[in-house]
Amino acid sequence: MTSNQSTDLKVPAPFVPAPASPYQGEIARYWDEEARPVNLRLGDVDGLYHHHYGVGEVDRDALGDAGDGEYEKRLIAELHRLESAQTQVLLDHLGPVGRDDTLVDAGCGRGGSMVMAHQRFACRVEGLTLSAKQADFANRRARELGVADRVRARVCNMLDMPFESGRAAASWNNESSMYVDLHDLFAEHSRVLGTGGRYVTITGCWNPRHGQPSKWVSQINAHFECNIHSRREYLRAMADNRLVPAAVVDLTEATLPYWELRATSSLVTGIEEAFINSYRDGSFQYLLIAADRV
Ligand SMILES: C[S@@+](CC[C@H](N)C(=O)[O-])C[C@H]1O[C@@H](n2cnc3c(N)ncnc32)[C@H](O)[C@@H]1O
Ligand SMILES: CC(C)=CCC/C(C)=C/COP(=O)(O)OP(=O)(O)O
Ligand SMILES: [Mg+2]
Repeated sequence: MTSNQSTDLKVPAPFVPAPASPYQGEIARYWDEEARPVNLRLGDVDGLYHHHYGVGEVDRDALGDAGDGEYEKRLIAELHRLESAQTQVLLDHLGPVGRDDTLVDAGCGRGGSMVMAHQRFACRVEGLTLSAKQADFANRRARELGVADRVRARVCNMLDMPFESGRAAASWNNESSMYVDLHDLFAEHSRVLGTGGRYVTITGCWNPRHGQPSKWVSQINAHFECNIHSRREYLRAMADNRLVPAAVVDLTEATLPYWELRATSSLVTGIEEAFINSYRDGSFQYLLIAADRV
């Protein structure tokens, strides 16, 4: 036996299921290859890595008026604080969660929200992502933090979750619902949530009052290879799947300061203008929807 063969036997490759569709394969590749400094540098601030945007007022005092290097460092910390504040708003809407409960983060990215949920509720958190790189990253962070027995990410399609019916006390999509058909998504959340379970999403959606997706929304879709739904589609698909909205919060005004600050940073990616213009012209909205599984 050659040394290569013996290594192969000792370290079996982790099981990665085949993508359920060619599109899901493309999304898995997209997130496997993603390494934008705006996400890594912000995550490095405290070890919580997010792939979502921020809410709340900018703390101008925290930014100060120091010279270039110091100002940029503070700006990055401030953007990260606003992104973590976004997660806290989502967690605020999960309702009471006990330490024996299991929460599901559908489309968990690098796992920042999962760790925050565990830190807040001491509960078990199960995350699902299409990207093996993201799942490895999230599990490594969980190990480093000593919470790997309670926080776990898996490579899995959120339209076919590896949980028995009624297993989850609550579940969420944090900026991950624009990659799937909403009827399929909410049918699956409805299945894994028991009656009385809570579902929360924070998402960008196009405003039906605009008529059709604006050019800015089309630009965001092309940039991320996603398919932004309308607000009406969310509410219809929930109603069709036993998810009754308990709160609909328009976070558009609250996210604009994040975008305006980000547009001045050295970490711009080129998509800032599309978000700012579409939020300002009303064609796009940043929405939180919390729903009861009835
Ligand atoms: C923009 S990131 C959001 C990550 C995370 N929710 C956060 O807030 O940091 C989108 C995530 O959705 C995941 N995703 C997209 N389609 C998915 C699917 N069908 N099943 C599981 N995850 C999916 C991607 O793998 C990626 O992790
Ligand atoms: C609100 C909408 C429409 C979201 C689309 C999904 C998405 C790509 C979110 C942010 O990811 P990211 O943090 O990796 O993006 P960026 O690199 O721009 O920070
Ligand atoms: Mg980001």
